[in-house]
Amino acid sequence: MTTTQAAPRPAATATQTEPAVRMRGLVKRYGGRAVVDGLDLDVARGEVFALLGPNGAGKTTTIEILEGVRRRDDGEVRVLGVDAARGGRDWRARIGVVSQGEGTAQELSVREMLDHFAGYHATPRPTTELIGAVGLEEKAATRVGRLSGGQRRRLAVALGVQGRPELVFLDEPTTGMDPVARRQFWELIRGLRADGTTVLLTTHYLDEAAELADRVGVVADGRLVEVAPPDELGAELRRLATVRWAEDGAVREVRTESPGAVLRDLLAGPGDVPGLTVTRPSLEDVYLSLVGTPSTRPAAPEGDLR
Ligand SMILES: Nc1ncnc2c1ncn2[C@@H]1O[C@H](COP(=O)(O)OP(=O)(O)OP(=O)(O)O)[C@@H](O)[C@H]1O
Repeated sequence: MTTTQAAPRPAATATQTEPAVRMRGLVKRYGGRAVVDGLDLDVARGEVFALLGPNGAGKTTTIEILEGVRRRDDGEVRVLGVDAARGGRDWRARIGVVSQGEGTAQELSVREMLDHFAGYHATPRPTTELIGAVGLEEKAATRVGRLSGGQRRRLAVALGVQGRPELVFLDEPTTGMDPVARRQFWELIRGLRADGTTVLLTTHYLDEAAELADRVGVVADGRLVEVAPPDELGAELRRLATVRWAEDGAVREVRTESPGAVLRDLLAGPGDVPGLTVTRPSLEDVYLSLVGTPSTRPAAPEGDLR
């Protein structure tokens, strides 16, 4: 008779209980100028975290330091419990990277490329599954050198998650992707999240951050100006609603914390209130305000009462 006994669970080690990413006082300087200027951040295991920020804010530099491919000048950085500047082969095998750069090996087909790199991983995702997950079925036999920019990004994403990493860094993963490919990518990220993979990505698409991220961090001039779940970002700014309506041929506007009361007063009058709208700052308005660019765009209408 055979008896099956559940293997004892290994006791949680320090590295399992630590956040996936931990930065304290991270600094990187070029020519004496700090392009990463004292970042403090924890990314929890299993979290999807998005770094947002204008060009040159320091996002790529930060990610490259976390990946262990760029040296920091100051501060502490632990990734999966290991100092990112000292991570060895085993550590690297636990991390997936999708960088902004393009791959080489232009003469291989998509399938050959994925099959080739599968050999570097202990338990790679099957090539056919990966090709499907990034929507490259019709290009499986096409040489990498002949792919469009967006198709190359899809392949880069497939390569980045091929080794079933515990943590994946994606630097602007959907830049150049068409809207269908972006949504396919979002599904892929949701699948990774469901499997417990930690994801740290950078993006310039606010809708992408809102769709995918548990929390977003806004970086400007090498500093984190706010970290919050996407719908709580800029809570102070979002408290105020703008009520607008037309009166005597002009647009009237009131900014208020209690738009309901303003509406009640307006609607209590004798006639219609033409052009009545209530708006709150969109995520884009909040972002622009956080990174120091005044928003010139009107907020998206919320509860258009016309
Ligand atoms: N090797 C380098 N030498 C000198 N300066 C550099 C180097 N790499 C990056 N920088 C500078 O560091 C700053 C931050 O660059 P980084 O690439 O991290 O920004 P980013 O937030 O990723 O921008 P983007 O959104 O455009 O990708 C920029 O001003 C950039 O010019």
